[in-house]
Amino acid sequence: MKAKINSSYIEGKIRAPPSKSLGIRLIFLSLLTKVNLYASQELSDDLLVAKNAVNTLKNGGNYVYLGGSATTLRMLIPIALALGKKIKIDGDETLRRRPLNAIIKALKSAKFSSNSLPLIIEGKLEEETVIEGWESSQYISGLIYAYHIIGGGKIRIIPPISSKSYIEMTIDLFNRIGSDVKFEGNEILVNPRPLRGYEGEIPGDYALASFYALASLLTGGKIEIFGLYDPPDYFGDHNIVEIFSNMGAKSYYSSSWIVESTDEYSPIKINVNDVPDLAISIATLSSVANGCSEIQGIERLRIKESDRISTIISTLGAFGVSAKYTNDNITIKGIKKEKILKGSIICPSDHRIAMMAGVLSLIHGGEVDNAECVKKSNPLFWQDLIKLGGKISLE
Ligand SMILES: O=C(O)C1=C[C@@H](OP(=O)(O)O)[C@@H](O)[C@H](O)C1
Ligand SMILES: C=C(OP(=O)(O)O)C(=O)O
Repeated sequence: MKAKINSSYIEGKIRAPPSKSLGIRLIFLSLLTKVNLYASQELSDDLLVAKNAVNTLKNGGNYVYLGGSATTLRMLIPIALALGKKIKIDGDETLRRRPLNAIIKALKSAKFSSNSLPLIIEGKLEEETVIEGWESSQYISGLIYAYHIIGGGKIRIIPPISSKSYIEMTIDLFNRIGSDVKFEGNEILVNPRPLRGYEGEIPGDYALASFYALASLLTGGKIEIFGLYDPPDYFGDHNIVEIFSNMGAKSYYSSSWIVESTDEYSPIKINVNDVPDLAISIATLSSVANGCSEIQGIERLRIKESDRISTIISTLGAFGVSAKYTNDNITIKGIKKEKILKGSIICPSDHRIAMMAGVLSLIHGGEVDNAECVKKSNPLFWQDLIKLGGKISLE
């Protein structure tokens, strides 16, 4: 599918897409306590594969297909071992490229038939796991679940720790429903307690909602995004509200996220190691900032759905914005909105890159081929933009 986009003005009120990260966590939580999720909209591909994976575990199946969801894959590995399952796992070609080295090295009593998908896992989980923290936090979230399944355990993380906010998200979820998980220094202690259940909607996703915010910021508009969770106190995706405000936008949270464009945005210098999914959103606003922005801590963006160091730079380039990579940083030279070009990209099977090109195209037009790849996290992305005033045709 190709999205053909004309210059638009984005304004209105919209529900945030359900959180990819919280949704997957809540689905896995149903292995441990009663979970009843209400779906206000069509589920994304990643939530669907997580649901299928959990159903397979519950029904005693021995094969799961995970599409492109690395969060589901990397959480599932320790969880399946904790449940004593031997299971074959596969995924699409983006997931087959995602590394699994740190977990293979860490799980000494498990057998992996290969070091990437497709693979068969079997074995058991020891009471303490020592794992390198650089490659992905998703293993550590999975281990926290796994230790709830086997009655407790300890995780020792060898620093540096990447994507720390997502470890905090997992711990916060368990502690809110009654468990006792402590994160001290580089160690996590899981001391399971009886868990309360969860009933309700999947809360909204700040990182995905940020593309609606960007759509209004880039087109002189104003928007209200509802359905988000109240910002917790760790540094996480919800801090995008403050980051956009620091860049000069009107942006604040008060039961919903209120965003209003201003005449000029300031450049930013920020390290995204704790919140890697925000890199693309920050890069997008940096393209029209009044000066050079520097996004640091980005080396691991190479091992996402696409090599995001190169896809961020090439997508900005397609709209006339120059950016370069040096030594764990991307530097983006902002230009005036009037100078943004009509751009065109073929999306490299990366939902966030499609969304980035989609909102940049709202300025002076553009085209996104392979536009359906937004389904990974937000199947309503294009329809929502149209509802908000986007002049978009899907062919
Ligand atoms: O735990 C999670 O929900 C996630 C963790 C992050 O991955 P890494 O820990 O691999 O950086 C993030 O990029 C991903 O989109 C979601
Ligand atoms: C990296 C991402 O997802 P995952 O690792 O879950 O595939 C993402 O959504 O940007």
